[in-house]
Amino acid sequence: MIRLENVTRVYGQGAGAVTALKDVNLEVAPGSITGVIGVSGAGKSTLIRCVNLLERPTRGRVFVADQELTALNKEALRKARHGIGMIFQHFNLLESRTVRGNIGLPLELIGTPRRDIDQRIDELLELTGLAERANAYPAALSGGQKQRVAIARALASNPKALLCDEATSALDPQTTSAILTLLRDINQRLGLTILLITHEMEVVRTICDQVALISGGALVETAPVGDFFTRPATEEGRLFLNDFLQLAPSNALLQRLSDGGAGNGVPVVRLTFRGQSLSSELMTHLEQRFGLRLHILQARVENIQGRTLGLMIAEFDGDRDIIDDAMAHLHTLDVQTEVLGHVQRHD
Ligand SMILES: Nc1ncnc2c1ncn2[C@@H]1O[C@H](COP(=O)(O)OP(=O)(O)OP(=O)(O)O)[C@@H](O)[C@H]1O
Repeated sequence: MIRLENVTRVYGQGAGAVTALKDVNLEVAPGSITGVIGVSGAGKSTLIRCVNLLERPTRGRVFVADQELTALNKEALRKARHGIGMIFQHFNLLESRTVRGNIGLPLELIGTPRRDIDQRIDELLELTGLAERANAYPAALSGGQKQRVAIARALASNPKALLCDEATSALDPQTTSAILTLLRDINQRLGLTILLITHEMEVVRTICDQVALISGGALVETAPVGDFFTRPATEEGRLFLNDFLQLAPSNALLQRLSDGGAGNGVPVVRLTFRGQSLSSELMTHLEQRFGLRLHILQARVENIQGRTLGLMIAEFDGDRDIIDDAMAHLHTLDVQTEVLGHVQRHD
């Protein structure tokens, strides 16, 4: 439904030029929700604005619903944009218009007959749960209600795709959750394809089917959400995930790691495992089979879209051969291991 081919966007020229997007290839399947995630300045806004050509790529091609937008003239592009809705972090409503007036605006601009506009507004008020606020002005609405109006307005011309630019970043967690539920609902009911950008992994985890990680303008990893959260393919992906899951070593552990235990030290290992292999079973197994002494330092279990993800940091205390054998065995069980460093052996 949405396809970016080798999209590059450079701002400015000469020595001051900034390459905000580098050769980005991205495909969003019809009816799916894709989340583009990345740190501030990674290029997320530029990417999403390139989809409807609010930002024109310096190089590369953009397709939406099998139409190459980058090949269209001004008039054809204006028409094509009716098929692409967009919502923003700060809602961008007209303060001088009521909820009804805001929702109907895109249809007025394309000359839709008044009766059809009113009927469409009624449908959208119903869909977004705003019927009782129809005649209110934006100033009287909460943030969540304003975003609902923006969603209704974006859907007015029956778009096939919806672009969401940090749509929940200005909202509190409870309102965020309600707006994400609404987006998932319209995705399913209308078969709407959604591309969103966010710096919040929770948003991706809650509603996305696919995640695309952008770093320094390049798309470094694209994967189904369940795969990304349980097995990121890149170092950037792992760092992002560790930040989110907060299974970074605690400060106390970092101090012990920096004091080190080289020579006589015990490895500290971060384990990531999927499925039903719960931490206690895994530990018992390693202790019984290899005679390894394990000290669990940090652990948690997460449920990501119905899949279990276990994370643990543990000291592996035993002879080097035993540790190597245990690590090899863990890999056969599809448990990822990462040696974070060494600490002094317990006496
Ligand atoms: N109009 C512009 N002129 C010059 N440089 C720009 C412009 N817009 C963005 N940039 C630069 O391009 C890079 C990518 O910016 P972009 O806003 O796309 O990132 P982002 O991931 O959306 O960041 P944030 O989450 O902070 O909005 C940054 O280095 C930014 O400074």
